[in-house]
Amino acid sequence: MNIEGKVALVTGGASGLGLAACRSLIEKGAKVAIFDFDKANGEAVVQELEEGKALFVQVDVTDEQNVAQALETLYKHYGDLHIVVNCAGIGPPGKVINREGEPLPLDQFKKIVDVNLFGTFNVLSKAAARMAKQDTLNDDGGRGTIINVASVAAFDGQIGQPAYAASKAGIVGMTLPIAREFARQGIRVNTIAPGLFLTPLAESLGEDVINSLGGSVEYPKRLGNPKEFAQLVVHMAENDYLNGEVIRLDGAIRMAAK
Ligand SMILES: CCCCCCCCCCCCCC(=O)CC(=O)SCCNC(=O)CCNC(=O)[C@H](O)C(C)(C)COP(=O)(O)OP(=O)(O)OC[C@H]1O[C@@H](n2cnc3c(N)ncnc32)[C@H](O)[C@@H]1OP(=O)(O)O
Ligand SMILES: NC(=O)C1=CN([C@@H]2O[C@H](COP(=O)(O)OP(=O)(O)OC[C@H]3O[C@@H](n4cnc5c(N)ncnc54)[C@H](O)[C@@H]3O)[C@@H](O)[C@H]2O)C=CC1
Repeated sequence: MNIEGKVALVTGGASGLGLAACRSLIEKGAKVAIFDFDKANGEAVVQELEEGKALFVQVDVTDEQNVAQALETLYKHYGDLHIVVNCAGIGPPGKVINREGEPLPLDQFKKIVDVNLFGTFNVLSKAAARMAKQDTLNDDGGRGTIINVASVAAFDGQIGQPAYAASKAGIVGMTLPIAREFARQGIRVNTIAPGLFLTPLAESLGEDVINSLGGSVEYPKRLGNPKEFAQLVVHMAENDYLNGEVIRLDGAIRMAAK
């Protein structure tokens, strides 16, 4: 798909990987709608992005009505939607049994799965239902593309990541069945599984964890730059033959137990 002039929805676009994706999509000529929980960051980001190329809507991706209303706002503003990037996510760690021998409260597990997995499904399902009614864009009958964000934790989850890893493994697991279903609508579905990228979320791990994980990257021996994530987002949007795939973007890291 030629991104020039297209409309992209980026959840979690007010920070980190989502913001990097917004910047790169705009550089390629797209317009973006940022759905993010963080109103202050969202409004600030729209001010710094190219004028007229970014819309911010405060959204909780876990809220069905909120997402549906926000899509109405997007369609009123832009008229169409071609690219959906599901970046919104959280990751607070928690072991199954903590040092005091207490089991992880179910609510903590549910919250992470709610935002990361259910929030991703909530947005992609409602967005795709609208996209399916749009005119086709090319000779393949394409109407757009959905790009989800999992994590290497879906495959090499560390101690303390049962909820986070489960939420991301769920995103990996639903990629192919949804791509298979959306073939008739001409909507491609792919997922990126990033390693460790230097963003506010990763910084919350603390310097020791970040340095240890950075040192365990095979090559390049460093954390990923959010621009490198955004490069893959742009490619996934542009490459009409890429569909139903999960791509690790991680410098060949295979995370240790902790
Ligand atoms: C408020 C903080 C917010 C943080 C937010 C973090 C967000 C992270 C999201 C990730 C960002 C996106 C990154 C991504 O998607 C890619 C990745 O996944 S990168 C990998 C990220 N890794 C993690 O998130 C790791 C998470 N785990 C932890 O941080 C720790 O395991 C945890 C804090 C949950 C628990 O640590 P701790 O309590 O120190 O337990 P340890 O198991 O590490 O043990 C340390 C030490 O303590 C003793 N001990 C522990 N449990 C017991 C016990 N039950 N009985 C007795 N003693 C115990 C023991 O001596 C341990 O020492 P060792 O000799 O080292 O075992
Ligand atoms: N930073 C990293 O190393 C990695 C990040 N990821 C994933 O990439 C995605 C983005 O992560 P980062 O950019 O690092 O995090 P970040 O914390 O910088 O950005 C996440 C954004 O999502 C928003 N958000 C959180 N909950 C929301 C909700 N319920 N509704 C709407 N917006 C919400 C936050 O306000 C924030 O702006 C997450 O899904 C994360 O799990 C995956 C692997 C590695």
